[in-house]
Amino acid sequence: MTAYLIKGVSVVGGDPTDLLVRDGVVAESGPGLSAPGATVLDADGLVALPGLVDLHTHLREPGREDAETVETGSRAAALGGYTAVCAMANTSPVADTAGVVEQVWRLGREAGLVDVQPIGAVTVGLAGERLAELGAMADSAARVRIFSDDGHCVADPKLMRRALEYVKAFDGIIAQHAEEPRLTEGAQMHEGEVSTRLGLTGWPAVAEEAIIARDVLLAEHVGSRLHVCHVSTAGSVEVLRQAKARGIRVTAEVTPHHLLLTDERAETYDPVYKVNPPLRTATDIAALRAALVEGVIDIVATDHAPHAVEDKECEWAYARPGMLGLETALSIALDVLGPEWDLIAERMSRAPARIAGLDTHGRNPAPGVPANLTLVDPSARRVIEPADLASRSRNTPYARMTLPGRIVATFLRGEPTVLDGKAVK
Ligand SMILES: NC(=O)N[C@@H](CC(=O)O)C(=O)O
Ligand SMILES: [Zn+2]
Ligand SMILES: [Zn+2]
Repeated sequence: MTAYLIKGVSVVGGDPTDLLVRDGVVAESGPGLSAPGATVLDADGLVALPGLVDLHTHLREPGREDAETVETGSRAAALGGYTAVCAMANTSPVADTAGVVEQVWRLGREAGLVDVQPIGAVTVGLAGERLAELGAMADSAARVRIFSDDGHCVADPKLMRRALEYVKAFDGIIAQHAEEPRLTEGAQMHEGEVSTRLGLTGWPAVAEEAIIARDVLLAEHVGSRLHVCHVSTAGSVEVLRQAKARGIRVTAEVTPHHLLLTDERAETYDPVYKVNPPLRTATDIAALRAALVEGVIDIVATDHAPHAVEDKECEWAYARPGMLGLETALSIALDVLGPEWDLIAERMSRAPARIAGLDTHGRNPAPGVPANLTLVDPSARRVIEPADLASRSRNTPYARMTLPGRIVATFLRGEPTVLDGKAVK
């Protein structure tokens, strides 16, 4: 196994130092290290972060390998600075059995570019009718701890309660896609001034907020852990703030796109901007940013949602919702938060690793720590070219935008997955 001597790097924003990566761990750190035989990486001006951890990724395998595979999604993740991703269950077949989650987990191991941690479905076939085999998925080789019907809301309150009760036995989490389905029938975009002007059916903020309010109370009642996916409204932030103040065990994520893009994008009628929950208003964005800084929102999660060309390049009403995220998330975080490295490391690596229970991830690079880390060039600026992305799909909302920051290298257990900004396999 090759050793790597990373010279002159700022670890999470600190003074320049050297890191020696050997035998899967950070073996030594300190200025002026030497290590005969090690490959030297000049990291002058670069920042080392703990490898990013994504709690919300759609890898599309099995079933839609034309949109993404575990391998292509893993490569996109590594290029985005990630060392672990949690793969959502809305595949075909749905990841609602031990067999399917083990298949995804094994494909992740074979690709070897990031750790792929499968998420299991809450209900059989995501149909919202009866609980899936949660215990069998937890006991499987994939050791599932997070369950979600993402793409669908677990709308039935009794089923939601039973799911929360069930996973409590092994400290599992239910990750909810908060969308009251009766309030979003036929919805095409955020309900507000822009939807009225465009004549498109609206997806009101209350459809999200009502479910979050219900679920935090259910989580309090049964004493279980709830995670709220892709929080998108100022009202949701207020519900979460109150729940946390009451000591309810709830965590929440926001996506990069909900931190940056508004519903005005729909004026273009370009379905690349169609997503669930929909892009909201500038007021919502301001509340989400403040909540992320404050910690009312715990993490940034990408909701990387690749879609094939025929599912996106069509009329708005027929297009599938969802956008790519893995290869641009750090740049958006840098743009939105500025070079607040400790905050970025906390919200994009340490906190998501803690929530998911991935204990070899989410640790600042230091002697003895598993070498899951990424090197960022904060001064680089790059123009996003969809054709250059490693994802098999092209539905990025940032096409031709100039974004700050570039991932120079990523290491998974001491082995580079990205070097010189390129995937090594
Ligand atoms: N976010 C989306 O708009 N789409 C996701 C599902 C989801 O996250 O709800 C997808 O699977 O495509
Ligand atoms: Zn969702
Ligand atoms: Zn999703």
